[in-house]
Order: sequence, then C-alpha cells, then structure tokens
Amino acid sequence: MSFKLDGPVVLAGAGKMGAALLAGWIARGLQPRDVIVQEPNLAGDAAELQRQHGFSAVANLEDLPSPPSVIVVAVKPQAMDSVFPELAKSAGPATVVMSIAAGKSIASFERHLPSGTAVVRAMPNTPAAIGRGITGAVGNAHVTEAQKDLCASLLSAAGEVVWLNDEALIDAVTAVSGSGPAYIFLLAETLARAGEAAGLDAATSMQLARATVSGAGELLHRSQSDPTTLRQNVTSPGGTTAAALSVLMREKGGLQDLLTEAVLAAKKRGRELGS
Ligand SMILES: NC(=O)C1=CN([C@@H]2O[C@H](COP(=O)(O)OP(=O)(O)OC[C@H]3O[C@@H](n4cnc5c(N)ncnc54)[C@H](O)[C@@H]3O)[C@@H](O)[C@H]2O)C=CC1
Ligand SMILES: O=C(O)[C@@H]1CCC=N1
Repeated sequence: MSFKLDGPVVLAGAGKMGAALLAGWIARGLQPRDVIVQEPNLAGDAAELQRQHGFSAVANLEDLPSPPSVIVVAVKPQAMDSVFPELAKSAGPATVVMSIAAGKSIASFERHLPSGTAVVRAMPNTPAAIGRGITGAVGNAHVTEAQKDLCASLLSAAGEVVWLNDEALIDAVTAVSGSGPAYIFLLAETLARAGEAAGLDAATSMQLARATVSGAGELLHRSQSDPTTLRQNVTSPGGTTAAALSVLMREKGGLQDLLTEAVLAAKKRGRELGS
C-alpha cells in the first residue's frame, strides 16, 4: 500500500483505538520515520509498537517539528476541548485533520481551526488492529482528492472503508460498527456463561463460545450467503436451534427489540457527546 505524504502522519492519542490504527498502518507499509505519535502517556500496545518500530513521539501537538500531511485525532471526545487549541496551532494549510472521536462534529473542529482547513470525520472499530475493521467516513468541502486518498489509505490499512455523503449518518455508523464489536464480545461472554448454566465447566464453555463466535464470524466473512441464509443452514425444522431461536426471536423482548434499543441508545449517546 502506498501513502503519498508531504509531511508526517501524526497520531494524536495512542490509546486503544489509536494504537490499533497505528499497528495497521505499520503492517501495511507506512514507514515509522513518517509517523509521529502525540501522546502524554505512551503505554500499552503503542509503547510496544514504538519499541519495535522506533517512530518519534511527542507529548504535545505544539512540539511537532513540521506541518503534518494529516493529524489523526484519537483522543476521547471529553478531552477534545483541551486538544482544539493545540490542533489549531499545529495544522498547516495543507494538513487534513481526521477525527475518529465519537460524536464530535466536523463543525466543532471547523470552529477551532483556521478557516478552510480540511476535516474528515471517521468512525473505525477495534478489529482495525488485525486489518479487519470497518470505518464510516465523511469529509468537509475543503478536503482535496489527494487528502481524501491519503485518509482512505490510512483507513483502509485498518479494513474496509465506507464514505458517507451525509455527516448525520455517522452516529448511526458509530452505534452499529463503532461500538458493534462490544456487542459481539458480550455475545461470546454470555454464551459461555449460558453453557455453564447448561452444565459445562467454565473453561470448556468459554472455548466452545469463543470458537463459535469467531468461526461464525469468519464463515460470514468468507461466504457469499447472507446472514439469514447462514442462520437457516444451522436450523433443522423442529430441531435444537429452532427451539433456541424461538426464544431469541420472540415477538416482544427478543434479540431484535433488545439490539434495536441498544443501537438507538448508542446513537443518542453519540449525539450527546457532540453537544
Ligand atoms: N475504542 C473504540 O472501540 C473506538 C474508539 N473511538 C474513538 O477513539 C477515541 C479514542 O478512544 P480510545 O482509544 O478507546 O480511548 P483511550 O482512552 O484508550 O485513548 C485516548 C488516548 O488519548 C491520549 N491523549 C492524547 N492527547 C491527549 C490530551 N490532550 N488529552 C487527553 N488525552 C490525550 C490519552 O493519553 C489516551 O492514551 C475516542 O474519541 C473514541 O470515541 C472510535 C471508534 C472505536
Ligand atoms: O464507546 C465509545 O464511545 C467509542 C466509540 C465507538 C466505540 N467506542
């Protein structure tokens, strides 16, 4: 994968999501000398990546040596007010600012950045760490084709990219795929506990649940069939799966109701984080 750069790629915030993106970029050929991480507390996966690859790190955005091609903002939405003034000083006229912060609108960045600054708002997810993430993204009118290509290269190093033509959809993307991995991990946890209730020991039940969730995910990934067909393939008429699905798919309070309520709660929280 090629990254066309006029200046460094700066990652502001190398926590869980920032480190996942960074791992993807380096794995797909972004040279560590082209990366600067801004992180007041370099630890965990990001510190390990630095040990392995030796990119530079600074504590503050004001310490950057030259205007970046792109600043990827991966700090918590709640911390953004302290980041905006630093961003405004460090972004040059050719810098694209790409935020992955939940809820934070393009307009909130534009208010703090010099007029005409290119801003992309993106929402990735943690499978980015293994190149199997998916990101929804949308840019403002100042994003050039070259800047869009650069952002697309950085995001596609982490998996699939879906460009949206309406920023209003980003909170829904956040609720489905940004937060979505947590729903699937909860499914694995819950399935393991349910296995214990059915008589299995904890370790065996977790082994079965983990392999089932990851195997079903991989089958969905590789198969041409849609999820409905794959589900039907498991379900023998009058059999065990049908018995379980009659509980999960019951008309009131079934998985459909619960997941819809959960996704709408995540979407609402995204809006709140932005205001
Ligand atoms: N964790 C996830 O699954 C996803 C997270 N996001 C977004 O990514 C962003 C980061 O989330 P996580 O990586 O989960 O959080 P995190 O807390 O693990 O990482 C945030 C990092 O930003 C650093 N940071 C850098 N400059 C900072 C400053 N000036 N003030 C405060 N902290 C500063 C913190 O030290 C920390 O390491 C959030 O905005 C979140 O909405 C987006 C998609 C998925
Ligand atoms: O929980 C959050 O707010 C972030 C955004 C999407 C996933 N994690």
